[in-house]
Amino acid sequence: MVTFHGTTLPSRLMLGTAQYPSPSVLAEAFRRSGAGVATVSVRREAAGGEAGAFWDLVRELGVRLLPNTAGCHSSREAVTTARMARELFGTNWIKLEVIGHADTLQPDPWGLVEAARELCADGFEVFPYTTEDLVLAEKLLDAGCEVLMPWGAPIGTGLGLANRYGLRSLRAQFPDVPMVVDAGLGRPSQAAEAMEMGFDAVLLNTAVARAEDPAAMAEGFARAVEAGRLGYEAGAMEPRDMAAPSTPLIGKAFLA
Ligand SMILES: CC(=O)[C@@H](O)[C@H](O)COP(=O)(O)O
Repeated sequence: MVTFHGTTLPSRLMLGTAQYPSPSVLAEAFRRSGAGVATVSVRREAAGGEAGAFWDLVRELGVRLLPNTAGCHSSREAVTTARMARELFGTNWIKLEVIGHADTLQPDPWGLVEAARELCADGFEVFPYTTEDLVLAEKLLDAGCEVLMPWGAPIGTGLGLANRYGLRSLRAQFPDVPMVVDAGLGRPSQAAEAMEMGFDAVLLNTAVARAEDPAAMAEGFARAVEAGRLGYEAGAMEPRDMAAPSTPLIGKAFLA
């Protein structure tokens, strides 16, 4: 269980709702994952024409909805989209994406902070999609964000944790801020690694939706997230350079 903005969720896995081969595969993937949160792109789906049916489907998943501003390239666009999402889904939760770079889909730091400040002041509970940049993290917290969503790697790449040093530093600098590693995860082992680092949850989409068997992959991620969290809570040993015998010498046979 994990708590964000005062809401306790049954799982540390959050899943996206795009790119599945069919609505029934999407529903089965959610069922097998036990995911506590579904994120849904307001702009993308609104442009699709069958938005109503799709939104009914995600509402029926029975999980907490986290609308997102995917596809927004300015703070103005993101704020407008967030307000539309609040009306559509009746939630103050918003995953804030303000894309700043066409190739990497890297967030625009200035636009992100500006939109976060406006939305927090307007009563939203903002989950900002950010990089591992420490200064940007500080500015987002100053703007009123209580949760951060650093990227693992650029969206849709499946590269895993591209900057481990940066992510470890971010986790260490803000130990009390709930953080979700979002985007770029391609394999369950990468999700486990993020959880072992002490992140509170992971959010992913492409790796499950584009797997040969999305429902099985969703379950694989769910197990990895649990294993990684357990490993973190159990307190892992420190790695060391020199060998240390793991078999005790006491009781060893004495040869004359
Ligand atoms: C669905 C969503 O919100 C994406 O923008 C998210 O960042 C997931 O990225 P991946 O598809 O790389 O998992």
